[in-house]
Amino acid sequence: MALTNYRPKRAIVYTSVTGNTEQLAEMLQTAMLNQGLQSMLYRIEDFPLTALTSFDTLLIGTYTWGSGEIPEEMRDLYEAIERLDRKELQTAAFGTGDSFFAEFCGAVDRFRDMLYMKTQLVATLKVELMPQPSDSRRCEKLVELIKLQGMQLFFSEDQGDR
Ligand SMILES: Cc1cc2nc3c(=O)[nH]c(=O)nc-3n(C[C@H](O)[C@H](O)[C@H](O)COP(=O)(O)O)c2cc1C
Repeated sequence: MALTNYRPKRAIVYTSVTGNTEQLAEMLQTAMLNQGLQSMLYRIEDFPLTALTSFDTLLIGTYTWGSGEIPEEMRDLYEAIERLDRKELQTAAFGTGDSFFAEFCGAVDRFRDMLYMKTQLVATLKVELMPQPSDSRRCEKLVELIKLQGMQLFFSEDQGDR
């Protein structure tokens, strides 16, 4: 990658039924903006899956269903990333769940395990039900890691070009 005005393409993609994960996704977008990182915010239904390869960073947000299951609407994204197998893709998994259930945020764990194998997984974030104002600090932390690791990726690729 040359030293250019190359702009990484970042997206936050999420699913949410009762609004908890949506709130967390919005908190993350605010944290991204606070740290100067532009990102698109998509509900999974609106995410352009066919353009997956054009993204540099994906933050993936999900609630958990059944017994620790990934919701149906997130499965295509899960499988597409698994097939893509692109280690340069920077990712994070986040979500909300209810610790009443045996597998708290199990869907986040399932995404995490796959993303760790197939992409450059940076961080995960789990929140109990509705995000609280104190969770914004955790969002800021996650974004700090995205930023830091993004710089490392940039410089290592830049070195590789020489
Ligand atoms: C039928 C059902 C099954 C659930 N199973 C789990 C589960 O296994 N683990 C968990 O952490 N939360 C579970 N939850 C809780 C939801 O993941 C949680 O309420 C979440 O915050 C909903 O997110 P949303 O508001 O973005 O839709 C379940 C909820 C329902 C209704």
